[in-house]
Amino acid sequence: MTTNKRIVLSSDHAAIALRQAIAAHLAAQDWEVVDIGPVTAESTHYPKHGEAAARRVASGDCGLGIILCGTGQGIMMAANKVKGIRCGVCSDSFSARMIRQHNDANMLSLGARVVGEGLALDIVDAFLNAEFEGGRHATRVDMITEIEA
Ligand SMILES: O=C(CO)[C@H](O)[C@H](O)COP(=O)(O)O
Repeated sequence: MTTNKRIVLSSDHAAIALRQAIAAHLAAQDWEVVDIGPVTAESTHYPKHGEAAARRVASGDCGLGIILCGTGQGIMMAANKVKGIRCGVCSDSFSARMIRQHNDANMLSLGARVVGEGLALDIVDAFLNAEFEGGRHATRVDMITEIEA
């Protein structure tokens, strides 16, 4: 479990409402939410929002991050270009738990045009309440990190 309870949120225009619902959900728990926007539904470009959130996590400013776009796919691709980021798109709670337990994911991506709010909040909770198991999984995560070197 991360000891850094600051979590960064970002999205593109397709996911403003869901991102804000997630922010409220996390604020009601013991997370310090760093919501870096955008705040309006004006059309924007997901790569810059994915990168901005990923840099907050990669720098250690935030322990974890949640990013969203229409499908969750494009913003995930952008975030994963930042060194040190392991981000997965999840549309189910099992996968959200497993990307923490097995892959030590430090970011979660969601598709606001894919999942409804209730499922999205359940996915978020599954992600945040899971812990990396280490062991054989650490060997494999280290192999991912070596690809970056
Ligand atoms: O899901 C996305 C990227 O993976 C974007 O949210 C989506 O492509 C935006 O589309 P549009 O500009 O038509 O709203």
